[in-house]
Formats: sequence, C-alpha cells, structure tokens
Amino acid sequence: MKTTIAITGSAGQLGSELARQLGSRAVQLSRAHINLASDASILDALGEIRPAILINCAAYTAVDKAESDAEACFRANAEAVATMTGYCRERNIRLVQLSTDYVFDDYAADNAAGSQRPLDEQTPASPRGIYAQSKLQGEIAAAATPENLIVRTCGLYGGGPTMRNFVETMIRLAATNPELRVVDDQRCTPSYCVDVAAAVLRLIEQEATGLYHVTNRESTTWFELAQTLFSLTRKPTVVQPISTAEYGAAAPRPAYSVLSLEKYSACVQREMPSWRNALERYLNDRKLA
Ligand SMILES: NC(=O)C1=CN([C@@H]2O[C@H](COP(=O)(O)OP(=O)(O)OC[C@H]3O[C@@H](n4cnc5c(N)ncnc54)[C@H](OP(=O)(O)O)[C@@H]3O)[C@@H](O)[C@H]2O)C=CC1
Ligand SMILES: Cc1cn([C@H]2C[C@H](O)[C@@H](COP(=O)(O)OP(=O)(O)O[C@H]3O[C@@H](C)C(=O)[C@@H](O)[C@H]3O)O2)c(=O)[nH]c1=O
Repeated sequence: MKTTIAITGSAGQLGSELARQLGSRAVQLSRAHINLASDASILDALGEIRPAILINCAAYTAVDKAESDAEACFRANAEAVATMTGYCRERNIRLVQLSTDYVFDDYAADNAAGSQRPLDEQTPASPRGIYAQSKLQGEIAAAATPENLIVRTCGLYGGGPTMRNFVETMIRLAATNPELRVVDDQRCTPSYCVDVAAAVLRLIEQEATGLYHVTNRESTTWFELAQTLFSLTRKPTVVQPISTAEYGAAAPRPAYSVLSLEKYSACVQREMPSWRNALERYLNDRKLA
C-alpha cells in the first residue's frame, strides 16, 4: 500500500517541491485546505485525509513583517504546530516539522574568521526576532513526540520567479538597478529547495526521528551569493558590500548560522551538494546561466 504523505504549505517553495518529488503519494494542502490560524481547519483537513506522515511546510515566513505582527506569527509557527503534534500523536501519524537556522543568533563571536565551526544539533538555540522565536517554539511543540522529525534549513530558494526568496529578489532588482547593496556580515548556507526536499525525503525513508540540520554544503554571505549569481548569469550588475546595520531591516538576523551536516550525512550516507553547485543548477533550470 502506498504511504499517504500530506504536505501543508504546498503552494510554497519547499512544499511544492516536496509534492513534485513525491508525485501521487502526496496530498497537497494549501491555505485553501488548511488555515494555520484555525485549529478546527487543521483538525478537519487532517481528519479527512488520514495521512501516515504529515510534512508541515506552512509557516509565517515574512521575517521583517513578523516584528509588528507577532500574534499571527506565533499562532502559525508555534500554536498550530502544537495542535498538529497533539492530533498526530493520537493517531500515530509522523509529523515532520520544518525550522530555521535563525534559531541561532549569538555565535558570531565564537566563530571569528579562522575558527568557524558549523553549529550542530546540540548547540543551544538563541533566537532573537519574532519569526525566530516562533519557529523555536514550533520545534519544541513538535519535539514533544520523540518520533517526530524536525529539520532546520536555511535561505531557501527555488520554484521560479513567482516565489519569494533572496535569489529571485536579486534577479528582479537587477532588471532595473545597475547597482545593488547587499550585506556581507551574515554567514550562512542558502539552500536549493530541490536538494532540501530530496534530503527530507531521505530522512523520512530512514525513519529518522528528532532534530536534523539540512542545507547545501559549505557557507557564504548574501553579498557573495549575489556576486556569484550575477557572475553566473553574466550580468553587469555591481554588488556593493554593506553591513547589516547599514541595511537596517526590521528583524535581527544571525551573523553566523552555518549548520553542521554531519548528523544528516551519517544518517543517509551521502553528502549534500555545495551551495555553488546548487545555485548553478537553479540558474540552469531557470535558463539564466
Ligand atoms: N524560506 C526560507 O528561506 C526558509 C524557510 N524555512 C522553513 O521552511 C518551511 C517552508 O518554507 P518555504 O517553503 O520557504 O515558505 P513559503 O513562504 O514559500 O511557503 C509557506 C507557505 O505557508 C503558507 N501559509 C502561510 N500562512 C499560512 C496560514 N495561516 N495558513 C495556511 N497556510 C499558510 C503560505 O500560503 P500562501 O502561499 O497562501 O501565502 C505558503 O504557501 C517553513 O517552515 C519555513 O519556516 C526554514 C529556513 C529557511
Ligand atoms: C533584498 C536585499 C536583502 N538584503 C539582506 C537582508 C537580509 O539580511 C539578507 C537576506 O535577505 P532576505 O530578507 O531575502 O532573507 P530572509 O527573509 O531573512 O531569509 C530567511 O527566510 C526565513 C524564512 C528563514 O528561515 C531563513 O533561513 C532565511 O534565510 O539580505 C540586502 O542586503 N540587500 C538587498 O537588496
């Protein structure tokens, strides 16, 4: 018998890619089917489908907007996850909860140039902004059932021009701006949804439980990512490095949030592709490189 895997946030970047890779095994739950703001909507939708596995990709992901919209953000990213966890526990459904590198926000000093060490699953979380805090609460809610799987990832892109992410923002801005200013003091590993979705499915196949870090391999800054993007697409756009303070976003962001992939690699016995390789493949898929 085929295992039914329900995916919330199925119109989003990761949810749509998971649905694509799963094909007929996936039941797609977009906002029209399941509204994180309403427990009744969550329970009704899950009751109808009775999946064996629920992958929760739905989330409030507008990091800056969350700073002035905390209630809605916590409702979607924390309380709704607690509701899903309770429902899944009673019916023996495995919940896969997605989370973020933004739960780490004070490791810059420990990781001064030369001594950078990726953050593993044992590293204590230290979220600063509303989005980051709400996602950590969601992790804690999901972890109440030890059989659940929690996957932290970072800087997702994919799905083409209609998706909201840094890579697509750069492509769009470059069409009208000869010069862009981008922060060069945040080190992380932006990751391609195709690779992260495949990795999540591998972890599910291995029946992995607990917390895992999954990103592309190696690390970069948003500035270097933008420069690499314009070099691969042969665009003359000039990228100026600026500081996080100069950019002045509403939400704080970690200066260092590179995630260790050791636990993931040991579990599935394979390496993630590097961020450069991933970016090249995405731009090829977009027919831009
Ligand atoms: N984007 C990133 O860089 C990263 C994301 N993550 C995590 O990965 C997961 C997937 O992210 P990603 O695919 O990029 O997110 P997207 O923003 O692309 O998609 C999120 C989806 O959630 C849906 N959604 C938002 N609010 C509600 C709600 N109240 N009720 C129902 N559905 C809702 C959205 O629906 P609609 O389309 O209708 O708005 C959207 O389809 C999330 O848990 C996110 O926190 C982790 C690290 C990095
Ligand atoms: C558009 C733009 C952004 N930036 C900066 C702002 C920010 O510090 C950094 C990344 O930009 P974004 O706002 O696109 O990224 P952001 O929304 O913060 O991305 C994040 O999304 C959430 C959901 C996550 O969970 C994270 O893992 C994550 O990577 O680049 C510039 O410096 N110049 C620019 O022109």
